[in-house]
Amino acid sequence: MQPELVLASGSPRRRELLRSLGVPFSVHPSWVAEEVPGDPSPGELVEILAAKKALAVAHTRRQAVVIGSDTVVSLEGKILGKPADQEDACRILERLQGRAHQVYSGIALVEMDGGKVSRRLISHRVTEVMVRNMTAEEIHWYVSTGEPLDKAGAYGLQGIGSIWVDWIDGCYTNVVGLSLPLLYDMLKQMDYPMMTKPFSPERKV
Ligand SMILES: Cc1cn([C@H]2C[C@H](O)[C@@H](COP(=O)(O)OP(=O)(O)OP(=O)(O)O)O2)c(=O)[nH]c1=O
Repeated sequence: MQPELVLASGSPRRRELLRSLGVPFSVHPSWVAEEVPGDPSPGELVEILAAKKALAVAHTRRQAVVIGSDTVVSLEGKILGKPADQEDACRILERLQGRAHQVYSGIALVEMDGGKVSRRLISHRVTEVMVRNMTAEEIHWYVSTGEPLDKAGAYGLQGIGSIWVDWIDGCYTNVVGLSLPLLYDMLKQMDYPMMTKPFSPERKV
């Protein structure tokens, strides 16, 4: 029997993305501090945080494969996470508009066997995103919808934010927080082939 698949995330976007694959899984948010010492690159940062989240939940399991993930935006070398408040969201959008930025999402898989970490896989993908020019009125209205407040880069490509995304270069689901092609490859590498699982898109988690 294959071990339980656990999503170590409180993100409703990640839950929806994983649910769309139809594999059974449970959800256990990790609540780790999203802080990393030193000056990591965006790729290093999302991998470290994804691993931290996955490991925190993995240690509560005896037999499982745990998925951790983290997303940040990088604009001209500067890392932007989730906005602190509405003003911060406006500031971030003012900086993003009219230019391209990169979205980094890391994935960590931690396999637990008999209460011990038996395998670990960590990787990330980068997607380039072009945000169109926004007027001050548009930025304020968009922030007032609340959508930007819990999202890296203060926008949601899958939501109202799509109005201002001109183009993307790379994986769409990577921008929304969990690259499904990458996850698929990593699960395969961990001998967790999804095609042997019953397909159950209606399954409640
Ligand atoms: C750029 C972008 C980010 N996001 C979201 C994905 C993530 O939920 C969030 C980045 O924050 P994260 O810290 O990666 O994740 P989280 O705090 O929401 O959830 P958890 O740590 O429990 O897994 O931004 C979108 O939903 N759409 C987008 O277009």
